[in-house]
Amino acid sequence: MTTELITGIRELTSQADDGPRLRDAALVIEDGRIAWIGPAADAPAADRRTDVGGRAALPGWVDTHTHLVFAGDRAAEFEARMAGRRYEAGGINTTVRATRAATEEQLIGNAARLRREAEAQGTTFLETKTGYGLDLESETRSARAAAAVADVVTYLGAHLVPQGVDRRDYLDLVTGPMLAAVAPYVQYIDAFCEAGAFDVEETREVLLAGRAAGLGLRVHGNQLGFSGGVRLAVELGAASVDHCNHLEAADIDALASSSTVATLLPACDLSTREPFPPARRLLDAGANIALATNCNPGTSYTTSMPYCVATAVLQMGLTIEEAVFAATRGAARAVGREHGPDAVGSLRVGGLADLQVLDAPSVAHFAYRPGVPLTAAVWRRGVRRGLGHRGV
Ligand SMILES: N=CN[C@@H](CCC(=O)O)C(=O)O
Ligand SMILES: [Zn+2]
Repeated sequence: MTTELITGIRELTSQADDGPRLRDAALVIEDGRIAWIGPAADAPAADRRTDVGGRAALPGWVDTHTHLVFAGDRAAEFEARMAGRRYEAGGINTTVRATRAATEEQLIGNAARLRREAEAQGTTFLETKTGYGLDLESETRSARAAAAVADVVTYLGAHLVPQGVDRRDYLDLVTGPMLAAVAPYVQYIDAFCEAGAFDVEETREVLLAGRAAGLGLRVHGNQLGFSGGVRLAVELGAASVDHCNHLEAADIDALASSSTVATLLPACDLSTREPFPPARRLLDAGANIALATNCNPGTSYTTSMPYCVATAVLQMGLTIEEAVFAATRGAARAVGREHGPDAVGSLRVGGLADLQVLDAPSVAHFAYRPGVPLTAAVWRRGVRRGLGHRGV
């Protein structure tokens, strides 16, 4: 197999156990994996050589919370929100109508466009959800579209009870025929546990049905108030509870003593003008946190992990190192991919060659130069992705 040496790395953030950062480093890629990693001065020969000229390198971003399978736009709702109207779950119905009217090819095309946009900013692993179909046919079509674009898929039939449908009938559909129809395409089940969506007992019913079908659990919890979603997620051993804007001390204690990851969504917090989650208190209490874009047309229409990392540092009190970790290896924990041969979010010998190079000497520049497009090059499974225009 052809080998490629990537050298001239002024700062390599590997997120590996034996030291997260290396100076004046190099790595060798072979057959989609890291074959060697260490000081550039000790680098072995390789078939190809790429000198990144003193730039920084780090694992590709792991974005574990997106809603890319949708159609339409809600800029008008966003504009009204920026003029003072509070976000409400009901806005989801606008996207449901547009998504039901779209073909599977259109849904795949839009999601693939957003995945390419994310990749151009350093994302090499991405989760996405159903949740804008909300009837048997549309959710099944959404699950197929999600599986065609994402690395891991989450079933979010319990996003909202669609207009004109009886709650009990809809819960029976979500936990019965709809779950059976999407099961071949998804790995997790999720529910929006919030006022205007589903209460704690309805969420519990949905998650237990998903667990019985062999799916992992995720929860949209405590986004708009003290919804009980965080405590339920910890009680059921969910992989992740996401949003976490409104936490009581007992929620933080529950997360700190569990393996459930608190996935924070800074771009969504800014777009909905919700208070930021108490990220510093979560970290200081020992909770695992992740950062994700929550890319969706209603509350967070961005694919930019750099924007989320910069916001987590500048407005949520995380250090650069904490924020970059939460967007790489920390996020991998939220999808069970921190360890093992297919681990993501870290660079280690034998691991996947998913990495990004910055047009900057250090990862500090993500927050030091916020809003500036710094991604210079991306490799995914050892294959260079088309970003050569940034001069590397
Ligand atoms: N909160 C619920 N669901 C999505 C977006 C919903 C919407 O489209 O408004 C979210 O994570 O923000
Ligand atoms: Zn979401």
